[in-house]
Amino acid sequence: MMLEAGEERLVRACQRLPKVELHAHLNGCIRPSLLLELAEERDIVGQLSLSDFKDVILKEDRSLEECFKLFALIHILTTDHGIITRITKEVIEDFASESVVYLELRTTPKHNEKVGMSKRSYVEAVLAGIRATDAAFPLESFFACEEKICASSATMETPNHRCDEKKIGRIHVRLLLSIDRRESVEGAMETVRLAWEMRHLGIVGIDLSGDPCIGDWKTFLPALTWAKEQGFPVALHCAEVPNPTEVEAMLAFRPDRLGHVCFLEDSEWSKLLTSGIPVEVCLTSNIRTNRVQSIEVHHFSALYNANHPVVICTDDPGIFSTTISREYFLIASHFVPELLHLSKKAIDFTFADEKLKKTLLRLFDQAEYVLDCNL
Ligand SMILES: CNc1ncnc2c1ncn2[C@@H]1O[C@H](COP(=O)(O)O)[C@@H](O)[C@H]1O
Ligand SMILES: [Zn+2]
Repeated sequence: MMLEAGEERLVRACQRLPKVELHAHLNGCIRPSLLLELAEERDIVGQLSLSDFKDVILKEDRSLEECFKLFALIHILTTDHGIITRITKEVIEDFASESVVYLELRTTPKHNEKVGMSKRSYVEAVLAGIRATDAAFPLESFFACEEKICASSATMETPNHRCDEKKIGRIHVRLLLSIDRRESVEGAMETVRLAWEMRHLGIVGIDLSGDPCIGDWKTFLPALTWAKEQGFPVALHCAEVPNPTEVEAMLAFRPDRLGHVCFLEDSEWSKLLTSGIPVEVCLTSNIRTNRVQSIEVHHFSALYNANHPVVICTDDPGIFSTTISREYFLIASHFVPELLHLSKKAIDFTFADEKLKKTLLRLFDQAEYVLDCNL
């Protein structure tokens, strides 16, 4: 599809824009090429027919139900320590190449005796992937410097400090552990306690996700309440399907962030706006899974026009063939041009510590100075 010159410029600006990603599922970010490679290997040993799997991977639109069928297949291919480490590394590199400067990845710790995997060893494999990454985002497009790169010359207070030579900046990565809606009370508690115990290793919070048509909020409430009592942040997938009772309970729980919120009745909508709980907006995911009919009627604009805190996210960029730059392009081309403001504001909704938030803000201030900000 040929883009107009103006659109080309907007696409490039969205690419260069420093961004924060707060809702991305590790196994939903896998490169389709890697999935096919893994399927091929299994096909050779007769464990799986590549032709069936290939159609499922390469399919464009898929219902929410098909998504979860695909995840079941993906988990067969990827539940192996070495592969999880490799996926993590590649996913971070992909986000860094999109000028993501701060990434909160989320993933569901898996228990698989056949491969000697416990929830803990799964998480350690993901952390090994984060440590193995020296992914950098291209700063040359916005000439910002990070303290550790230009400690000598950068007087961070003067954002108009310019770097002439090409600079790169290190992407900051943190992890949320996901409770899958299929889990038991004990399973949910095990995940939360593991996350809390490993918080000094970069685990910054808890996510509740999984097939919204199954599971009962009351099963997860004890673990989520325990997390909240420790002051550990919680993000909830909310209202991906109509479920007024659950939505009421989730809003009453007052999580730190909500994902999706596609099906809200009027009374819940006003409660959400009053709550001020930031919403992780995943445009392409919602449209591809028929949660929202089209981008024109997506609730992003109602949230934005009500001045409600929102953060633009990808959810599963590998599954929905999107990138965070493309999500920003959709926002700019359908709704609002103030992308830098939207992107910078997202720092407030991260689960990062105050020191890192300050570092990110300075990076954005410097980007603001040099970026062609009429996005
Ligand atoms: C499309 N909307 C969605 N709604 C709810 N949960 C979703 C999701 N997309 C992904 N996940 C959750 O993320 C898991 C895959 O990544 P991990 O194996 O955890 O890294 C899926 O199994 C599902 O539980
Ligand atoms: Zn999600």
